[in-house]
Amino acid sequence: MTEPVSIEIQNVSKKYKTAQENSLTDVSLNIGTSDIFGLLGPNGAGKTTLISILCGIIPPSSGTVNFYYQNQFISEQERKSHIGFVPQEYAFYQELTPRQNLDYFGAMYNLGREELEARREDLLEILGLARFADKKVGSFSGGMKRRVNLAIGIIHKPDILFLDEPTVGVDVQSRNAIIRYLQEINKAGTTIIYTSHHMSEAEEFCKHIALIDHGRVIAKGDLTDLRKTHHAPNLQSLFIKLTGEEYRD
Ligand SMILES: Nc1ncnc2c1ncn2[C@@H]1O[C@H](COP(=O)(O)OP(=O)(O)OP(=O)(O)O)[C@@H](O)[C@H]1O
Repeated sequence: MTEPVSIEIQNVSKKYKTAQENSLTDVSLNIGTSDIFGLLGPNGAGKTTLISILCGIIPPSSGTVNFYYQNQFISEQERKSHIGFVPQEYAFYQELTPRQNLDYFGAMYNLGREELEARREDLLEILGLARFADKKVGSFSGGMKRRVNLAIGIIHKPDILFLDEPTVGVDVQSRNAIIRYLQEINKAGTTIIYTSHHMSEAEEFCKHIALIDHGRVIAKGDLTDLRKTHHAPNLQSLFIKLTGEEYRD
């Protein structure tokens, strides 16, 4: 291996107990340190299943996932402190305020009082939530809720951040704020793995991608190289070329 790898996914397959078929089949990927890696694919392709396995929420049926930090293998028990996860669903308490939510989730990561307060106030400011910090999240717009979801996922400054459609249903302003902030923390070293159905956003944001269809990786690598190889002017065109035009629902 020529470059330090932060996540090594080898021959991962997943069949849910109640399912007839595999949701993932023989997925192998290397995600490098400080990458922004896009897991892209049509509805039901297996993106959330893969992210859930990588975060340790569900086990694979077969195959292995190894994490390395500064070239050192990290055990499954140690992973939790390195990983941040921003799920598709809102993962906060609607009846609490952003401050209360961040205090609650920060405490779960065992952040000390002072560290937590400083981090909480930074995130509220950076993500444009300071003015609403003591209002119940349940009354917020979609964009504000997405930004609260993001703040909770990164309260403990993870080295590796998983985001499952972090900008779904938000306006241009919130989308810009979220993507800009993710780019900043990536520059500072955070490895980012994200899914999205927003092709122009993914094209601007990702360095590498894996295209998943019917649970299998059908293309992976540097986005510019993949476009050249498949004679695709943009990511949307590459996506349609490789996954076809028929509906998936
Ligand atoms: N808990 C579960 N039990 C059984 N089957 C499941 C479960 N979760 C997902 N699946 C199935 O696994 C396949 C992959 O689903 P998954 O949610 O990973 O896809 P996805 O690419 O994230 O889709 P979307 O873009 O719609 O979010 C689908 O066929 C789905 O129906």
